[in-house]
Amino acid sequence: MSGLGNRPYLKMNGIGNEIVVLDLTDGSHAVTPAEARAIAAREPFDQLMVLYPPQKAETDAFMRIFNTDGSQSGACGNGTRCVSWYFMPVAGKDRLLLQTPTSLVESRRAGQGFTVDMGPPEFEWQQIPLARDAGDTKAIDFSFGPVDAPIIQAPSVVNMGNPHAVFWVDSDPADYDLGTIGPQIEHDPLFPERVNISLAEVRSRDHIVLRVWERGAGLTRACGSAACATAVAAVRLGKTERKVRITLPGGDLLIEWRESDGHVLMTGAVELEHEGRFTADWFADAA
Ligand SMILES: N[C@@H](CCC[C@H](N)C(=O)O)C(=O)O
Repeated sequence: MSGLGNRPYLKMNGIGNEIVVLDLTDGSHAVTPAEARAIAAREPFDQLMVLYPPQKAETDAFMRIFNTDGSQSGACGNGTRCVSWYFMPVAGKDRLLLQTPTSLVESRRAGQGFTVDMGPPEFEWQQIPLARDAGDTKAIDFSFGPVDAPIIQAPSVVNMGNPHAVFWVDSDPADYDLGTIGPQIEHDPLFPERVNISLAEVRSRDHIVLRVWERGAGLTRACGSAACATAVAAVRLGKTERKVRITLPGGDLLIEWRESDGHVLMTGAVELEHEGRFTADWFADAA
């Protein structure tokens, strides 16, 4: 019998990235992957953000992030902004320090939205991770499509607390069939923990258009950690400045790869769509 029956939750979005926020800081239950999938079947989400009691003295909560398929991620920028909208008033703070299984993320209010410090990126092939050394992580030895005429190739790979492959394209990313391309690359053996796939078109030194196939969630209208990974990769390749506007199907994010400490900051809006309450029948098959 699931301990989630009759629990309240929030359905939100971060510029169109569909998020469910669940507060379990009373420590009364631990969500399983099967329960996450059961929730997604009734209240569709890209990510389920679950708050638990803090595990470190200086943090405000421990946060687990579930994708639609029940897999877990170490980072979710849009979801962290949604959590901030809910939890800052609960905690009586305008700054939160949240721990995930892979990262510490700090969130602060910023106008009508929030700025999340996603921490520093990682670039070593073992940190992405890749199954083997595939060369310079600014442009690895990987291509998709016919050998003599690849559709996309030479992605930049970055870990933002989760793994990302950013492919640079010369036209609108919407011109590509990412719904077909995405799952094939997501499950490629080069990526032992799978990977989030971005198609990025650089429009100017401070503007990129992005479309994302998310690991464990599929095509989403926005992905914050992908926007961070793309901005960092663009700077590494000399394509943009360190402050860049990323336009996704759901809206814009402002990203800065801060020179002073190498941290990546993301600023954007959030929206509350509705409040809901689980019922026990949602979890009848989630044993
Ligand atoms: N949409 C999120 C990313 C969520 C996790 C990703 N699908 C993964 O599995 O790494 C974001 O806004 O960062």
